[in-house]
Amino acid sequence: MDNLPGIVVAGASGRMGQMLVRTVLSSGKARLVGCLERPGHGWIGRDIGECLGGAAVGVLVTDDPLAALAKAQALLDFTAPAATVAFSGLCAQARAVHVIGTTGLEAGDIAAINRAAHHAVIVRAGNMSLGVNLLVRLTQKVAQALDADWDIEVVEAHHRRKVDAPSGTALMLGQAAADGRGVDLDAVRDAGRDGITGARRRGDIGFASIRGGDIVGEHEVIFAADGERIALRHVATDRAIFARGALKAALWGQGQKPGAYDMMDVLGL
Ligand SMILES: NC(=O)C1=CN([C@@H]2O[C@H](COP(=O)(O)OP(=O)(O)OC[C@H]3O[C@@H](n4cnc5c(N)ncnc54)[C@H](O)[C@@H]3O)[C@@H](O)[C@H]2O)C=CC1
Ligand SMILES: O=C(O)C1=N[C@H](C(=O)O)C[C@H](O)C1
Repeated sequence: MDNLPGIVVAGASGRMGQMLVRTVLSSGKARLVGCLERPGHGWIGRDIGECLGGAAVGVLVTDDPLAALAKAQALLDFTAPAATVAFSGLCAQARAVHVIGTTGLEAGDIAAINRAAHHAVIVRAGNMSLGVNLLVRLTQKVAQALDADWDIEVVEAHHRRKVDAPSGTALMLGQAAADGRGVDLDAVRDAGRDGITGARRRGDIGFASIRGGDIVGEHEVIFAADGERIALRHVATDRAIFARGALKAALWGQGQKPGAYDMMDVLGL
């Protein structure tokens, strides 16, 4: 047991954080050695097992990332952009694999993370599930086969507490469609239609976001032409799929060379 990789979970009280803690504890493939929360959080100093309503597991929640990472081989990080950028530098210092699920990252954040990847293995993906990563590949293939007579729209739905839009997954799907078509996504991206928008521009890739209730995550890529329509769809019903993917990435990252990787690398897709 002692030679299993030691894992720290950041944002341990969050929707994903709690799922990650449970996944690591029950995996038999890794040890939970640390849990991080933001300074001032009510769980700091408490045992994570008790915070989750069970027995103590001997891991106290802390707001000191460097101390937690000192005894870890990987950090699972589904938090917020500013925290994730800071953690990437600390993982580089600690030589820990940094698995990033956080979405809503801006270009500057990604540049900072990629700099940290010169010194650490960083696996980053807007969606860590096998199903979505397969859908990304299918989207690229379908987009490659069809010309711009086929309008591409990406529709996503999430719970009412999600703070970023379009979702990280929707952007992965849009990027795959743009790659398949051989175009620059930034030049054809059309998100947030409202009011007199004018007719749809040929070749645009559209995005639409639904927010409500406790929806875990639903994504559809629609290819719409005159007289016919293709729809590729993924529905997540359990956050465990993301947590399993994140743990797989942390284990895969052990022994890899420093660099920026994604779930396609981990899953071999
Ligand atoms: N890539 C993927 O497969 C998935 C990505 N996500 C993304 O993960 C992120 C988190 O999602 P949720 O768990 O739903 O959000 P959440 O709001 O429930 O959890 C975020 C947690 O991070 C903590 N946090 C913020 N700053 C921190 C800091 N400096 N140090 C330590 N902890 C800090 C918060 O206190 C909170 O507990 C979002 O960006 C979401 O889009 C969510 C599900 C799957
Ligand atoms: O915030 C979420 O919940 C999710 N976020 C990711 C995204 O932005 O695509 C992945 C998943 O859909 C759940």
